[in-house]
Amino acid sequence: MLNKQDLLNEAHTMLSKAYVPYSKFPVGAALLTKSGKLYTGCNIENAAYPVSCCAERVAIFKAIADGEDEFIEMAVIADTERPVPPCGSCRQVMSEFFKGDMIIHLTNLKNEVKTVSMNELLPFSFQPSDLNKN
Ligand SMILES: O=c1ccn([C@H]2C[C@H](O)[C@@H](CO)O2)c(=O)[nH]1
Ligand SMILES: [Zn+2]
Repeated sequence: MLNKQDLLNEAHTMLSKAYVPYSKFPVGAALLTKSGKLYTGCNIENAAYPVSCCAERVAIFKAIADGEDEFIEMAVIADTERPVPPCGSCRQVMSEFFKGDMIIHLTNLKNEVKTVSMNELLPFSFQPSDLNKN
């Protein structure tokens, strides 16, 4: 059974896989499913800058494409002064697939870890249910 430290280690390993010729800012992510499977991600940039994809979304999209839909824990790491805060786009994607009590560990290379729930990361988020007025 994978624990928090395993997740943090897997996310750290992904820093070396990041494709970041433009920002030179590698980010790593690791996502644990309820069934115990691990999906990893790194940021992948593009010469057309906005086409780039963050590490968090790469991990989530890999898992969704593999048929997974129940997640319990995620770790994200970057070389930041404070534990790395996910961008707004990733928070929205996370809120589509993660329950409110999903655990997300944000960390940096100084081993500072800030653990937040999905609800704390993006309160009052636009949800699929908001599309249905009736
Ligand atoms: O939480 C974050 C924040 C940024 N990035 C990426 C996007 C871009 O490739 C680079 C600089 O913003 O870092 C992530 O992958 N995750
Ligand atoms: Zn992002």
